[in-house]
Amino acid sequence: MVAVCERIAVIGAGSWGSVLANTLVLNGLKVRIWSRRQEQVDELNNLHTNRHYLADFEYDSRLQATTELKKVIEGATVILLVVPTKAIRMVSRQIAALLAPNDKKTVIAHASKGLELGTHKRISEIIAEEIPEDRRNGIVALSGPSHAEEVACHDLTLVTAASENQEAAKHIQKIFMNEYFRVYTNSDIIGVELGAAFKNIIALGAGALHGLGYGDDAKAALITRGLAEIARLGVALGAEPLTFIGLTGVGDLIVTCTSVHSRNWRAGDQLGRGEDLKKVVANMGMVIEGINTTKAAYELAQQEKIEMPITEAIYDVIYKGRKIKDAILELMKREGRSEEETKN
Ligand SMILES: NC(=O)C1=CN([C@@H]2O[C@H](COP(=O)(O)OP(=O)(O)OC[C@H]3O[C@@H](n4cnc5c(N)ncnc54)[C@H](O)[C@@H]3O)[C@@H](O)[C@H]2O)C=CC1
Ligand SMILES: O=C(CO)COP(=O)(O)O
Repeated sequence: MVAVCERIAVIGAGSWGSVLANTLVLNGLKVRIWSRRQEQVDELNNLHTNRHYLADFEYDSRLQATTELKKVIEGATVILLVVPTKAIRMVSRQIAALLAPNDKKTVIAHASKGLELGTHKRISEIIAEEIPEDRRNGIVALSGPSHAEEVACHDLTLVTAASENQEAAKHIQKIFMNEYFRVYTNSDIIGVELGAAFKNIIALGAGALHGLGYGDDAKAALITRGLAEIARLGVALGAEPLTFIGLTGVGDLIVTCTSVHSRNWRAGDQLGRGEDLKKVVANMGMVIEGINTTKAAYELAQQEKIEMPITEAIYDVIYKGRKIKDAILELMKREGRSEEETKN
């Protein structure tokens, strides 16, 4: 049983952070959520809405929002980071300054999906660098096929809490589990975080295929061959191969490549319809993690000498202005291969 007096800090009040926070409130926990914007805090506290991120949803009135980071993390047993990947380092650094040395009682968890540009680091690696080990009790990644829009209305969702520290992972499992939100644990945090980051690249491609009018065969092929190359790079980077056929691998790949809720899929769809990338990003008004992750994965693949033809094609489209149809044609005209040879 979750201790009812337990206090949780959620850092980031976008669509995912706010819905995860609301889920914890409904599970009986005391939750404070941090946003850097006062008008968003006022809206959450007074109207119990967050319209820019989730239209037509009313949050539980017990959810308390504030712009004061110190107030949010004070007395929290869990600090859950749900900001875009590019903000993780800065936010972690601010949190570290507020945590006491030699006080290892706070579990640091995150539910973000991406890799840091430049360093190519996973999110738990960034957190580990910024929050000294003596100020935390484990780092957990909460990940899996889960859209805020569906969790908000209590649709069935299954995710994974991954950590090298299984006690910390079990703690996150315990506070989140309810009749519509089921949480597994996993010790392969490398595989879980890499699957989460890389699936967004393939989702951009799946959206583009849709925007261009291609059908289900093309979508199935992209998901399958996408999974093969994600796993290839993931294993080279230290992940367990089986993790990629779990919730945070193929599970998240399926949902992100097939759901209209996915911002990555929607961005790809608009690109496929001929929209300009800058306009797509500006109009989304929410993070499209796959854009930065495509660059990070492309560079990692070069560094590790791993063949990732789909990622390379998407990189060429996003970063070199290549026409999507030309990139697809080149993929299709690649020399014939054995599926057995390319699955490794
Ligand atoms: N929306 C969803 O259904 C899911 C999202 N995720 C992941 O969760 C992470 C956050 O996603 P969303 O909540 O959807 O994003 P969002 O775009 O809806 O919200 C992001 C939030 O972070 C804040 N933010 C942006 N830049 C910041 C910065 N530099 N410093 C501090 N705060 C900043 C924004 O003001 C906003 O409150 C992403 O990595 C995403 O991939 C994971 C699973 C599901
Ligand atoms: O990670 C997600 C679903 O599991 C959310 O995907 P998007 O960021 O593309 O909306």
